[in-house]
Amino acid sequence: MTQDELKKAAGWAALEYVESGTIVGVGTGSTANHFIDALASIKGRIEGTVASSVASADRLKAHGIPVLDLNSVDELSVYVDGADEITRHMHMIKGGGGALTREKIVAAVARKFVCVADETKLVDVLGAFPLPVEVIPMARSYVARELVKLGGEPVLREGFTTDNGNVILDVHGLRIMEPVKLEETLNMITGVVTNGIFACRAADLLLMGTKDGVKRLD
Ligand SMILES: O=C(CO)[C@H](O)[C@H](O)COP(=O)(O)O
Repeated sequence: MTQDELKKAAGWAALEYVESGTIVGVGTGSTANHFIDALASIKGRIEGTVASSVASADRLKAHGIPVLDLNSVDELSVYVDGADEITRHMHMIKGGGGALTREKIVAAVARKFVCVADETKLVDVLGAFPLPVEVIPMARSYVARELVKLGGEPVLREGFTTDNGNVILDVHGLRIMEPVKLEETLNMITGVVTNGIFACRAADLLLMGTKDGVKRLD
């Protein structure tokens, strides 16, 4: 099976966690796109969705699935999204697609976070994947210097602007032994909007596409 087939299997498996008559939080990326395609097959059973990016909102709308403003929603039954890396503790690095801030916001409102990923995303220690940090543009150089002090090697994601109008610094060279602590530390740097460590609000379960079928870890 190809990596995309494993992503597709995980994305479709998440349908099991969609409760009828509720509003569903939807992530961003190629695995989340498979979930969106799966959601289209039961769109009459849900009240609507909240999207974590313009790209996902566009895909949902193209399927005729209602997309709601998060401010008009009290609670999401579930949030389904991919990850760039995930550990057995359900800590993740996200933001490879640059949607980390909205992903973190939508995830915060959801009762359950279902991560969908292929088996290559499961790691023992986070950090081989460069950690995305969303930064207010005028703070870019200052934040980069602070990240160097913490042992990282920040690289500006060239030619990319987030849906919020900000830039991304991808931080190489980190070996993240204490994800909760580093997530909090990075968010304290003035000018950082948020960072791609999802540990304070980890996933509740992982649906992992493997060559032997979709495995559930929680
Ligand atoms: O965090 C994300 C986007 O900001 C994605 O979930 C992450 O990059 C994984 O993407 P894919 O499913 O395409 O491998």
